[in-house]
Amino acid sequence: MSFSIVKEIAVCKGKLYKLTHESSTVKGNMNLNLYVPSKTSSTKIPTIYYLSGLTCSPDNCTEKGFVQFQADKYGFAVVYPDTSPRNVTWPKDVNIDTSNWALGEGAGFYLNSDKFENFKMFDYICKELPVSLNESEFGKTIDFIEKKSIMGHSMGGMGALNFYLKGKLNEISPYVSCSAFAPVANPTDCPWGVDAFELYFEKGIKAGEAIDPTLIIGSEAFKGKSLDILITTGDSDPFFKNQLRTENFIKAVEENNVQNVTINIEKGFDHSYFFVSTFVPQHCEFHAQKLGLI
Ligand SMILES: N[C@@H](CCC(=O)N[C@@H](CS)C(=O)NCC(=O)O)C(=O)O
Repeated sequence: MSFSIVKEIAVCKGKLYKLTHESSTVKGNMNLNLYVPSKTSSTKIPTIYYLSGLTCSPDNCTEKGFVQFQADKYGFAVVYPDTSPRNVTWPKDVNIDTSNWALGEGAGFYLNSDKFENFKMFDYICKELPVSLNESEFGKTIDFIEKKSIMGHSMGGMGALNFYLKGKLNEISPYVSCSAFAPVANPTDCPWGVDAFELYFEKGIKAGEAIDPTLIIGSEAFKGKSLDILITTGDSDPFFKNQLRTENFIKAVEENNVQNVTINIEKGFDHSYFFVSTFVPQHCEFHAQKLGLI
């Protein structure tokens, strides 16, 4: 599936491509941003996928995350996908509150809905997008499929953890490392997750259990396993207590004796891109190390 370049913008030392393409997975047009770093390499340039949170388009992190400086420093490409299909036509019998920014457009929760054919963000991100990007030309040899890591914010942090953990279970093509800013860590136990699962799945929360990072990391398959995960959450995040459930994730990691999962609760930080951008350098250094760039 080919991409149209909507805009090519000089950013830092590299190039930002604003792209659009027709997705066969979500059955509609999808926008995304791609940053190609300045670094030249004899080997393929690795990729970090950045999954955004509720209400975001590909532009939020592109404009406010300052990831591009790090991409130049270490030599990785960055893919910023959208957070849901767009211009969705809801079936008449679906009673969706379109004023609720935590459901529907901008709130795809990186899952495969069994109720709405467009809401297949899981397959879109981990299957269609890497393959499509790999078939395209962006001036440099980039590895979108094998040498890849993933990071995300809030709902996107939940997505990043899920993709990474599913990769470890060999259910999908694996990611080298995973990091998350203020992830929605236990979605079956918070209002955002419960509402989303009730909307997107026939079996509601029960089906959501399969994509709940706390339940997955706490499962038998991860007992005593060593992973490459870094999580940062601010203790002044207004969603900390009610939505993120960081403490449940920590408990699952500890009780299951999972190794090399670093979780930093940072004093005074909120949920915004002031928080995200503050810790972007640290997260990128972590990924660069795991990707063998330093
Ligand atoms: N009031 C916020 C609530 C949603 C929110 O905080 N979203 C986070 C992710 S969960 C975000 O990244 N918002 C966009 C931004 O800060 O640029 C909004 O409508 O943007």
